[in-house]
Amino acid sequence: MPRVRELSPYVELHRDQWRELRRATPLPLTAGELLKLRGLGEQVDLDEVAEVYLPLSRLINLQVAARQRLYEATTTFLGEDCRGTKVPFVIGIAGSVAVGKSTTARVLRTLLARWPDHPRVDLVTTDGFLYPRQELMRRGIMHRKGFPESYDRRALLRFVTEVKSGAERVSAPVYSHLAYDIIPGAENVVRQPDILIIEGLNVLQPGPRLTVSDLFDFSIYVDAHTEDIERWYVDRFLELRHTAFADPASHFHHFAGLPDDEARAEARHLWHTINEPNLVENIKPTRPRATLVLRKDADHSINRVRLRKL
Ligand SMILES: Nc1ncnc2c1ncn2[C@@H]1O[C@H](COP(=O)(O)OP(=O)(O)O)[C@@H](O)[C@H]1O
Ligand SMILES: CC(C)(COP(=O)(O)O)[C@@H](O)C(=O)NCCC(=O)O
Repeated sequence: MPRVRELSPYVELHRDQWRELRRATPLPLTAGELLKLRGLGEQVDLDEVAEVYLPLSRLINLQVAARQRLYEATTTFLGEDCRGTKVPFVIGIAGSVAVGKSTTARVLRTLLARWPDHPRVDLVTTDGFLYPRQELMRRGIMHRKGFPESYDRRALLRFVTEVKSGAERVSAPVYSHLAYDIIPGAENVVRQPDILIIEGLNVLQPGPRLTVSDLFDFSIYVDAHTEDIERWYVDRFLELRHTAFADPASHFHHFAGLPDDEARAEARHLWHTINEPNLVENIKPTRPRATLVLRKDADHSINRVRLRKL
């Protein structure tokens, strides 16, 4: 009798098993380049790139080719000629605030772009699809920033649909952490990439209608214990006082001069009233939907990987 565990659609691998799956994939990144991709407080080093991200880039490379063959099967069925048509492969990256999604997205983008078969990799973060501050206020949801209802989900779905449909030029709005708002008129332009990465808290949300996650060819959930993420959030907040908050233009400039204990209390308040509830109610429940879960330990290192095999 097979054990129930063996019937699971997932396979769990420790880092030392996962790293073997790199096979002969070369490491196309230097320590200097990696430093530029690393977000505030993140620890990723070249060992982690080699042992975690290179096997992942190999898996995605194989899946890009397979997805193209599937697309060709459908066009053959429809009697259409799809020669020369490539459909962008779309990857979603989800996870809590402060878990390190943006570093994962940037490292993956750089590695994937170094494969000769898909050099054009674009990265878009969903914060550009947050409603502008005025609209959030009109809806009375300023304190719900990052919750599913704070995004223009229709615009996000339209954006990804247009990119997948092969549109020559598609643009996304741009969010500024500094202004704590959408930048009027700013655009993030995407022009027929081979791969599009969409990174954001709630990208794996299901919905009653078609949602952006239905258009993903691969998805990643960056995971860690909630208490570790809270600590990373608070530590980053303390650090931001000396960097982003120090800018007089920053929405959070009034926090720049706070002593440690008051800043810590402020960060904890933001965590417990906004980001933790969003993690528990909305983000974490989407984890089973991800193709791949990267599990981080308390020191930020990725030590376990769960892959959906079926
Ligand atoms: N208030 C802020 N001011 C400036 N930069 C910020 C602020 N909050 C977050 N960031 C930066 O924005 C990026 C995304 O952060 P976040 O949404 O928490 O996702 P993650 O930590 O999972 O990448 C990170 O690089 C972070 O350092
Ligand atoms: C901008 C964010 C909603 C994240 O956006 P994402 O790109 O993940 O959709 C988040 O980083 C944020 O600012 N949350 C508000 C609460 C806080 O400042 O911690």
